[in-house]
Amino acid sequence: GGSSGVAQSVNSRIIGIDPGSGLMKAAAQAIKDYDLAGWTLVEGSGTAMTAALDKAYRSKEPIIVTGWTPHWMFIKYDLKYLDDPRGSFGGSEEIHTIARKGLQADLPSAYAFLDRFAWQASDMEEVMNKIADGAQPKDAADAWVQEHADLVAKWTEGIAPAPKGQKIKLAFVAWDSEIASTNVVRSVLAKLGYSPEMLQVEIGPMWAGIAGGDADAMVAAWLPTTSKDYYDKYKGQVDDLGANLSGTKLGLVVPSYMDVQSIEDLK
Ligand SMILES: C[SH](C)CC(=O)O
Repeated sequence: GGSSGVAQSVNSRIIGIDPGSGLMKAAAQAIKDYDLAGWTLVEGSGTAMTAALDKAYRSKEPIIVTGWTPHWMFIKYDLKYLDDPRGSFGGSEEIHTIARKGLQADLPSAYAFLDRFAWQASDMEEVMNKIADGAQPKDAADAWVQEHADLVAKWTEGIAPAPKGQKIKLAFVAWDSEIASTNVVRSVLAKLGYSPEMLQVEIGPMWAGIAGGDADAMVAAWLPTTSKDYYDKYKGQVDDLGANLSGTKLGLVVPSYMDVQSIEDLK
């Protein structure tokens, strides 16, 4: 049937991202839930996934990737999520801000801002699109902060400036969404007078780094489901400051030119 055609057209491969991510765990679960025998979930990174997508899209080749919202790829390409009737990818979630224990006492101004930091998916997409259009992440974030002075003022009004040159370490995983959000947080912390450092790590070391106090904060906790394993492991050792964004989505994503609608069709 048509589904075997789809499987053959992509060599029964799904192009994934970094292996520890919750998205990859959900994709592996989908392969089980939909009995996708003989399918391979290709491990890599967010960057490798978008490079493979770009290559296939330019030549209108079939491809299936693990995808998420917010993401610039939905602006750049005409894509669609495959329906997930068995719910392997869960529902819409939030991205939480997680700080190390003691941050409020040590860096009260940074903590106060981090506790207030919250924005819309459309805001994050604006930054992601600037980066996708070639801007350096730091410059894209600085420009967005300049363009959204009113929102930034809400995040920072009444907060005392940082002690001169006070360092603060932000951990993040190089997902396009978190490259955008972490750079915006860095930009605002710099406006408050901090000397922010960004530590790019894999998801495990990101959580361990906050729990161990090696990093001060991160804005990359997709909850309640996607980062559940890490949250459950470290929740007693970190400070969950709540959601900074809501309305996410995870799933399998294909170019609209592919004649497939549901994960059910892949068998
Ligand atoms: C790449 S984002 C969906 C977060 C994650 O998968 O853990």
